[in-house]
Amino acid sequence: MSILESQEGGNAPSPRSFAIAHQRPKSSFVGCSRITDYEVLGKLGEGTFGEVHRARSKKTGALVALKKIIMHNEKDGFPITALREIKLLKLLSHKNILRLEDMAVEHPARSTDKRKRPIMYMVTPYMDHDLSGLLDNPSVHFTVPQIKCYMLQLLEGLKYLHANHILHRDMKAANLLINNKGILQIADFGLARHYDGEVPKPGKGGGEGRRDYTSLVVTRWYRPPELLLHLKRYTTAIDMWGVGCVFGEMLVGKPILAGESDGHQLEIIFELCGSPTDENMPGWRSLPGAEAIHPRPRPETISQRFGSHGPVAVSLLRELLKLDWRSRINAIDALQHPYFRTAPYPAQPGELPSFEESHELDRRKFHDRRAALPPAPKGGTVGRGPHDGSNAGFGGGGGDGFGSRNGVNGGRYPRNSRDPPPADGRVPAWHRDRGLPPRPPPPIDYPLDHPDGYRDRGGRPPRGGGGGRQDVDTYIPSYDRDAPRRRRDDRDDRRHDWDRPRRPDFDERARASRTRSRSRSPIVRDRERDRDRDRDRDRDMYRR
Ligand SMILES: Nc1ncnc2c1ncn2[C@@H]1O[C@H](COP(=O)(O)OP(=O)(O)OP(=O)(O)O)[C@@H](O)[C@H]1O
Repeated sequence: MSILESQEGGNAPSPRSFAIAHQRPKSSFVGCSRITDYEVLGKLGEGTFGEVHRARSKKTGALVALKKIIMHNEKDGFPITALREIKLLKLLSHKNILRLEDMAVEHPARSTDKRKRPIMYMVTPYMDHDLSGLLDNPSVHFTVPQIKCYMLQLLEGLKYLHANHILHRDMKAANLLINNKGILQIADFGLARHYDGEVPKPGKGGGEGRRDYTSLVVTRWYRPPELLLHLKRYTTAIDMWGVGCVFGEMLVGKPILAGESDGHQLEIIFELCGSPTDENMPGWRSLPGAEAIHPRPRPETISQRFGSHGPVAVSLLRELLKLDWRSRINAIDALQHPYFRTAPYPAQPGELPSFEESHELDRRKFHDRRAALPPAPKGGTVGRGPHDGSNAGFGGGGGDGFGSRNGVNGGRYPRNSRDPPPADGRVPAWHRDRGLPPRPPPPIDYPLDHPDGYRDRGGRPPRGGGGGRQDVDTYIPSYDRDAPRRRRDDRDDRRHDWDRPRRPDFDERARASRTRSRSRSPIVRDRERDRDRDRDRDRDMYRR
C-alpha cells in the first residue's frame, strides 16, 4: 500500500507512519551477512562515492553489487546519510527502484586492534550498466523505442517515489542502473529524503513546496535553475528537471548541460531554456541567488537544438526543462505524454539488446578503445558539429549542436571507424575529446548554512546552503573521467582486507605526524600546515 492510498488529501505522513504503512516483505531483506558470504569479483565504480564491487553470493550464486559505506570520521560513528539511504531502500519496493537485499559486514583481519571498526556494505542485485557508462560505450547506440522504454521506466520509478513523499535529489545518468534484461532502476538514495506537502496531482505540475530543505543537493549538471538560485522550499520538480537532462543526454549521447561552475550552469540553462522572466519563471527575482545575476534576454532554443528528434520529443523535453518549477510536468503527466503514444512506440524491456557491461571504471576501457581507433585523416568532419567544442556541447543554428549522429543518440563516439572520411578542417568524433569541461577548481569559500541532508562525503560539512556566490562550486559532478584520478588515500582511509595491506589508522597517522612536526622548524611546520589545509579543503569539496 502506498502512502498515497493511506492519506486523504495528500497530507504528508510522518517518516514513522510512512515506514509502518510501507513495509517491504520481510523475506526480501536478508539482514546482516558476513563479507565472506560473498566472493568479491572486481571493482565496478570508484570516485567521489568510494567503491562499489561486483560479487557473487556463495549461498545463492546470485551476482550482487557491494557498496561500501564510507566512514570518513569514524569517531562520529555510522554516517547518518548512509542510515537514511538504508532505511529508505529497505522500505521501497518497486520494479524500477534498486532493491537493498542485505547488509554485509567485513571484520578487520586483526581483531585485536580495537580501533579498527568493521566495514559495512550495502548489497544490491548486480546491474550490468549505469546509463552514463552505457552512453559512453562506443558500440552502444540507443534507438528511439529503447529511449522511450527507459524513459517510461524512469518515470514509473519516480512516480512511485514522489507518490510516497520521497525526493531523490540526485537524479543523473550515473544513478540509473540498467540490466541486460532491459530493466532500468533508480539507485543511490544517499541524498534522498522524505518530504512534507502534497504529492503530485495530474495536471498540477510540481505544485508549491511546504517547507525548506537544503539547496545543496543534485549534481551540478542535473541541477534545476531554482536550486541554483537557492530556492529552499522546493518540490518533486527538482527530480523532474534531472529527468529532462537525462532524456536530452539519451537523445544526443552526452550530458546536455555540463556547467563549469554554478554561475556557468545557470548561464547555459538560460541559453537553452531562455532567460527567466515573470512569465516563464514567476517569482524568480525574489530568489536569494537572483540578486547577483542580470541575465541578458535570450529566447528558448530547445527546438533548434533538439528539433532533429521530432516535435513530440521536443515537446516533452520542453515540459521537463521548464524554468517554472510549479508548472514543470510531473511524472504522472509525463507518462501520459504523446511522446510515448507516437510511433516508433516504446520497446518492451525484454526486446532490448544486451550490451557488454559498462560502469564507472569501464569508461577508462572505452576511452582506451577510442584511442586505439585509427587516427582521423587530417581535417575530418565525422560527428563534429559546428559548435561541438569544449563548452557543454551546444551548437547554435540547425540540428542539436552535439555533432552529427550515427543512430539516434550517436553516442559520445562514432559507430565505427569506417565512417565516411571527414572533410575540411574538423576533428573527427573518435578523435575529439568528450566536450565536457574539466573538473572545477576548489571553491574559494562555501556558502553559509546547511539545514539538513548534505551528503556525508567526509570532512566537515559545507558551510553553505543559500545565498552563495554564483561562481562558487557547490556540487561537483563525478564526470571528468579523463582528468587525473585523485589519490586513493585522499578519498577514504580504509582498506579492504582482501586486496590491500593494512594502512595505519587515523590515530596512528596523527601520532606519527605530531612526532614528525615536533622535530621540524617552525617554517617547515607552517608550510606543512598550509599544505594540509589545502588538501583537506580539496578533499572536502570532492566528497560533498
Ligand atoms: N547494483 C549495482 N550494480 C552494478 N553497478 C552498480 C550498482 N550499484 C552501483 N553501481 C555502480 O557504482 C556507481 C556508484 O554507485 P552509487 O551511485 O550508488 O554510489 P555513490 O557513492 O552514491 O556515487 P555518486 O558519488 O556517483 O553519487 C554507479 O554509477 C554504478 O556504476
